[in-house]
Amino acid sequence: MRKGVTLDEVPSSDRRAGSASEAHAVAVNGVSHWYETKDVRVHALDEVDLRIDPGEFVCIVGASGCGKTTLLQMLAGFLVPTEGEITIGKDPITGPNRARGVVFQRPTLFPWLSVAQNVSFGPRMAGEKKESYSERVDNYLDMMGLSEFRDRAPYELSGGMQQRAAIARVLANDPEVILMDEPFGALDALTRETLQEELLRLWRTTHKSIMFITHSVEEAVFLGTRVVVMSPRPGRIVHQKDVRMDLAGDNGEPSFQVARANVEFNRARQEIDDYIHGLHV
Ligand SMILES: Nc1ncnc2c1ncn2[C@@H]1O[C@H](COP(=O)(O)OP(=O)(O)OP(=O)(O)O)[C@@H](O)[C@H]1O
Repeated sequence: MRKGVTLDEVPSSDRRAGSASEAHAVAVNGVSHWYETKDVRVHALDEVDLRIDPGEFVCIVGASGCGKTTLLQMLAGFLVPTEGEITIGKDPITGPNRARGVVFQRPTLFPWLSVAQNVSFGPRMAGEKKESYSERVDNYLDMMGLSEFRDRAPYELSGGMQQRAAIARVLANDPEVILMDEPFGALDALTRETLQEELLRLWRTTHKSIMFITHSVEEAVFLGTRVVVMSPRPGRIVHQKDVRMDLAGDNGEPSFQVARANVEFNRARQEIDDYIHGLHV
């Protein structure tokens, strides 16, 4: 995939992951949010406008407490904005829905179910027949390298494997959008890099839209097609940067080793870092 070009310059058929239709575009329009507690009113978000096109991988970065999770919870339908509206296609988001899968920092697997039962949980709860979901579940277990652990209990898996199972569980619902809130934040550096590379492969295969929250600018530039920078609270979008670049290693897959030696990658990191720290005017 070419790098260093804007989304507008690239025909949609040539995007790093690009398919689907306008029907699944996410639009955040003029969203502001205040948390009201007994004695305080916290202004968390201020007039946020954001669009996520089908197949995009959008990373959100910003200082702690700037409202990243608040925004993600609204996209998930867990929280209603005080002002503004969020739509998918033409429909406003009015509550949680399988079409929007959430992966949290800590994997939230059911401890009493096996890995495969966890992954098939959504389709089973939705009343899907086994014939309809079993191939999909097997496929995602395989993609996440969990086939041979399918009958194990979650506690028998490492943290990285549990997070893989949590991702497979979301994918088994065949969501249009995957919302990830620092999903690799609790993992050791090596596991984190492996999962980042796996997530990129998975995203390119599945063509899902992803919104990914992280504190790591390096992670955002490596994974994303676009990085969105939020200001300190109340969170506003202060910068957006297209960060698609060719970071493929010898095996043709994006690699951190290649990224770290890439001038454009490091320049993008620096620019985003400067915006986070308010050094850009
Ligand atoms: N339920 C709540 N009640 C009151 N204030 C809240 C609530 N949830 C979040 N806040 C406040 O809203 C602001 C934004 O919080 P949010 O968790 O969205 O930020 P964040 O950017 O995700 O932070 P972090 O990077 O540390 O996870 C913070 O000041 C936080 O204290």
